[in-house]
Parts: sequence; structure tokens; C-alpha cells
Amino acid sequence: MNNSMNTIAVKPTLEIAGLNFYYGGFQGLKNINLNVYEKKVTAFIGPSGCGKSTLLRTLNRMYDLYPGQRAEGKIVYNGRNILEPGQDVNMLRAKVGMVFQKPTPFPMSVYENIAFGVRLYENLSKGEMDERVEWALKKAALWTEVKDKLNKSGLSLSGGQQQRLCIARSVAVKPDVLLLDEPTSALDPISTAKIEELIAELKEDYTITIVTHNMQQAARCSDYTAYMYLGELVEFGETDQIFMNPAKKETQDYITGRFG
Ligand SMILES: Nc1ncnc2c1ncn2[C@@H]1O[C@H](COP(=O)(O)OP(=O)(O)OP(=O)(O)O)[C@@H](O)[C@H]1O
Repeated sequence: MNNSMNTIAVKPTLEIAGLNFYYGGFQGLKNINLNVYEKKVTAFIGPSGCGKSTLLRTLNRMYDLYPGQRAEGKIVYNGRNILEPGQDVNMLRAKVGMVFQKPTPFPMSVYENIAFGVRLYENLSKGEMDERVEWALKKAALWTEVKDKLNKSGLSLSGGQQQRLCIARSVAVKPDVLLLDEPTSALDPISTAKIEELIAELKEDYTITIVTHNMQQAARCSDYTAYMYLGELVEFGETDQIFMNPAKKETQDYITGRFG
């Protein structure tokens, strides 16, 4: 949590307005309005099925890969509604990168896991690519552990290392935003602590949103928290306020474990 935030001017990176989302005939998100602020961590919390992952997946149009899923409303990024037709979704996904719940390294070397994505967008020399790979691995706090194993399979790393490799892979293409979907739920407590430390470091450079079931994690890692229920945004505000002085009884019940 960041107690000095009230005094710091914050700028929205993503402005979400009147967002509705549909899985065929089922409405998964209902009139969501919230800003994701620049170089801050925003946590999405709420009971299972409330729409946290759905909201995260709209932010880089990941749902486009699935027929029958559609979003309407506005998500303004760099002055443009990304939901409109004509958006270059590949470029969007480079700028708004995603890390999933289960670590998903590609079945290739540690080095190639990072170089592969970079090659899709940039034409770097071998020396430049070596530098980029090292830079991304350092950003993801993984370099010292893998610098002697760059040619080993990404799948040979531990679960926590694999998740940091996935973060390095996203960071390597120089995004603005990182979307983290329960990034530590498959990890042990030590790896979880490392990822949480990493999130604190990464927010110096990136705007981060995180879906988490872990209330302590939301309280520790985030500057803003959105509490969702049944596809609606119940309450959104600074994390200190949401956890210490929520405006709504439903939020209070959820964060104190009285939900359900
Ligand atoms: N592919 C899909 N087809 C139809 N409905 C879906 C699909 N994916 C999710 N849903 C529904 O949309 C709603 C929101 O799901 P979502 O996965 O966003 O919730 P969540 O808050 O992330 O849940 P969890 O914490 O369990 O991951 C749920 O009712 C879910 O059943």
C-alpha cells in the first residue's frame, strides 16, 4: 500500500467506461467503469466467477481468440478505444502483456523463450538480442539464476522461475501494461514472495493489474483495488481505503471473510 498516494498526481493508462462483456448470451461484465492508473498496481478481487479474469482479458482483447465472445463500451488506451474494429491486436498484446495463472513457458530454451516474442516486433542483431534477453531476465529478477542455463529448456526451471520467465517474456517486448492473472496461485510461498517483490519493482516502469484470490496479496501489492461481484464493479478505490474503510457493506463482508 502507498500512503503518500493522495499527494501524487496519477494519470490513467486505461480508461474503462460502460464496458459490457458477453459469452454468447451470458453477460459476464455489466457496465464496468474504472481507470487503471499509470505505474500503479490495480488489484481485481471478488468471489469465484465474479468476472475478474474476464475483465483482465478484455484489456488486451484476449477474448478475440474465442468465437462468440464480445465486448462493448470503451477501453481507452493512448487516446483510442481499443474495442473498435481496426485495432492492431498483435501490437496491443505487445503493449498490454499478459501472464497467466499457470506458468506457460514455450517448449524451447530460456533464451529463445524471450527472443521469440521480440523477433515478432523487432529486427535486432545477435548482440542486441543478447542484450535484450539479459535486460529482460534482470528486470524479472531471474538473470543470476539462469545466466548459465540460457540454452536449457524453459520447462526445466522450477515453477517460480518459469513464472518469472513468463514475466521476462512479456517485459522483453517493452510493454506499457502487464496483466497478471493469479500469477502466484500455482507457486510455493517463497516463489510467491519473490513475485510480489518483483511486482513492487516492476511498477517503477509499468502499469500493472493483478487478479488475485489472496486478500493479503491484494493489500500488500496494490495501490488500487476493484471489488467485483456477479459481473459488476461493486467498489473501486485506493487499496488503503478499500481494506480499511470500505464504502459498501458487501466489500466489507468479502474482505473480512464473511462473504457467503
Ligand atoms: N468461456 C466461457 N463461456 C461461458 N461463460 C464463461 C466462460 N468463461 C467464463 N464464463 C463465465 O463468466 C463469469 C465470469 O468468469 P471469470 O472467469 O471472469 O470469473 P473470475 O472472477 O475470474 O473467477 P475465478 O476467481 O473462479 O477465476 C462466470 O460466471 C463464468 O462462468
